[in-house]
Amino acid sequence: DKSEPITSRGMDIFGNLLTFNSTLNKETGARYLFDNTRANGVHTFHAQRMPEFSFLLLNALLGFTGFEVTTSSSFFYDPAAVSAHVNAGKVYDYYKRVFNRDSLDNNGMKLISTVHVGEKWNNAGWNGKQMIYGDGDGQLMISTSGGMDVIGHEMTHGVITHTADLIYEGESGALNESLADIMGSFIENKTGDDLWLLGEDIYTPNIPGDGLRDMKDPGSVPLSGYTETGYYPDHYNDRYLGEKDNGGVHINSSINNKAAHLITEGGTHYGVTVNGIGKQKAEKIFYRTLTHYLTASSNFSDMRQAAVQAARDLYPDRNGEPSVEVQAVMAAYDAVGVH
Ligand SMILES: Cc1cccc(C(=O)O)c1OC(=O)C1CC1
Ligand SMILES: [Ca+2]
Ligand SMILES: [Zn+2]
Repeated sequence: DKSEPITSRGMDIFGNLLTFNSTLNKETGARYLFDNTRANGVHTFHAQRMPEFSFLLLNALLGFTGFEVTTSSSFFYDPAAVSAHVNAGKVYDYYKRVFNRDSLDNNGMKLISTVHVGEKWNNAGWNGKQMIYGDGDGQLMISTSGGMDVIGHEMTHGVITHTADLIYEGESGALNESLADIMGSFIENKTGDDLWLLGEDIYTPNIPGDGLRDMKDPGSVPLSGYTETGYYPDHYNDRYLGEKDNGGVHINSSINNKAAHLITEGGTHYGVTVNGIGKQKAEKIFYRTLTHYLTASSNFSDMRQAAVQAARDLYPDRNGEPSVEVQAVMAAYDAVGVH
């Protein structure tokens, strides 16, 4: 075989000089962003900024994943591709280390990412088969593959596809979005309030400290991105009931996101006090909830019951009393009005 693994270097979108796994074609000397040391490969492509609808069409019809990112030296010159490639490897490593999950399907499936999708596209996504990243317009967003939480979010959409496969609309869609936010944030693993911001590294480069969403204080972020007035809800009674955003999948995810924040850090919300149990326990509860109890049509009430059951499995009742972990889950869903 003419190809062999080789380490290469390159800069990510923030100018960090990184070393990572790639593949060398011994005959031509060309290198590719194919890391064949993880699962059946972490392969990164680019779409040459072709319109996103044409990329998505070619991908759906022909399985087109874009063009190979290559270099004739030991250095890769596409920062968006380097960011996507390195971050995808880190997300693979997280799921393997924390949950012993081998890739998105737990069966070593190849992880395919394509960058430079669309023209100044302020988006990132999971199209059911692979991760895709836009470059942003430079004002609202920069290359979305630069966000560790963004990549964790997109790849968790992939985990969700291969587990509960939550229907991407209405309440099940909001749970899909929320679990992607929760795992993406935990994978990025920042400290303090930054732990709870989504996309902050690639969002509004000229405005510090903001993000697409805020799990700790959802109501601090306006819904302008959905041409709606108002702010993200932090209580079930304030959930969005309109048609936009697939029936509010990003908008209403903030209700479950707030529950996740309370379970992890604790706090008093609408007069309900929750004693937090920390990230290590919270991530186990949410992963077990997703992989053992949620189904495609689960709604918010199902989510509460599933999370309580997952917490009870992991942290059983003591002397007939719910554990502090189970109590935290119950109180958090009480606090956001989900029963
Ligand atoms: C940036 C962006 C735009 C549209 C959809 C998504 C999506 O994947 O739902 C998206 O990615 C995120 O929300 C990441 C977590 C910040
Ligand atoms: Ca973040
Ligand atoms: Zn999403």
